[in-house]
Amino acid sequence: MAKDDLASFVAGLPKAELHVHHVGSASPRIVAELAARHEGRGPVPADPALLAEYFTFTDFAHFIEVYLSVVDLIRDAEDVRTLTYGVAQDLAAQQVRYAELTVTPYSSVNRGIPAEAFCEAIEDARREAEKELGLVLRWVFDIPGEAGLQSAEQTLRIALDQRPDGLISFGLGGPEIGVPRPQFKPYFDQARAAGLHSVPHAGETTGAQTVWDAIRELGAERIGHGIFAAQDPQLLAYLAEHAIPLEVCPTSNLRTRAVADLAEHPLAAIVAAGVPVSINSDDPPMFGTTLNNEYEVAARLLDLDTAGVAELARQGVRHSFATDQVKTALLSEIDTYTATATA
Ligand SMILES: O=c1[nH]cnc2c1ncn2[C@@H]1O[C@H](CO)[C@@H](O)[C@H]1O
Repeated sequence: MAKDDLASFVAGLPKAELHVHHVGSASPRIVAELAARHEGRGPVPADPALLAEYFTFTDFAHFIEVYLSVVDLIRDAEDVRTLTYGVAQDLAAQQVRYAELTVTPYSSVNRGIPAEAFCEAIEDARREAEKELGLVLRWVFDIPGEAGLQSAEQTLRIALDQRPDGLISFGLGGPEIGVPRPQFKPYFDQARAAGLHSVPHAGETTGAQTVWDAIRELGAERIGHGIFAAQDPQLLAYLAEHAIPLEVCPTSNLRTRAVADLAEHPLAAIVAAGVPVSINSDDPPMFGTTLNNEYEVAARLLDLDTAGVAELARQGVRHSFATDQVKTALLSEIDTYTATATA
């Protein structure tokens, strides 16, 4: 399919996004606004051109360091609300109707924003996004793995004590190297017992073992990234048999150097093994991408026509934790759009 035709088809296609980070989605406009608000707060440049250069990473550890420097710009509840509603606007502009946004409350509470004020701010933006933008936002609260077990404890506390209406899942982000998944089992057990879905990152920068651990120790219902499952045919077969979706973010893996080149990305092998996938943007402005671009990248990697691209969008809906009502409505919208766009 011609590049322009693909781009315009994707741009209008209703979508669900399941793996996208709150701070990681701060656009250059929002970062500039926060950097200006908190003049002199760290190394993040306010100038968009300089910011593009600043968002160039030598490896995954460097990416986390840059990520945390943007977290430092979020100093109060108003910053949280500005960020969250700005992210909602960027999602809605790409015809995203439903998104599960990964939020790391520990990192902001640990910088002095009270948990209650943090949750009120994201909930305020969530309600306004649904009313004004027709976007259904839900929260994943994730543990920043690099901050260890005390951050797991605090993330669980905030999740259970505050329990914002939009909260549906519990995750684990940050580096995998030196941060084994099994240690977080007690926290995932409690989160799941409280009715939260388990969606840890694994197999993003380390091998198949972290994916096995996420499944067996953390009860993962979906895996963040999980691309190194491709190294273990038995694991691929297990994921396919038990229908455990991988939340794949192709450009993220390239920009963090998890893969050296998109041509080497294991997405096609994962799909060929029958493993369910969703296509996601992860930290779009930091990786110089958008969700729409990720659909175009996936279409090229999987050699898809419009019907195939529409099916990617349907998979994102099916693998979400949205209500049946939201799923039915969104699947019907995708069908209607696809029928008219390809007529
Ligand atoms: O691609 C990613 N992999 C792992 N963590 C990520 C990624 N993108 C953003 N984060 C965020 O980095 C934070 C570090 O404190 C984690 O909490 C996670 O939300």
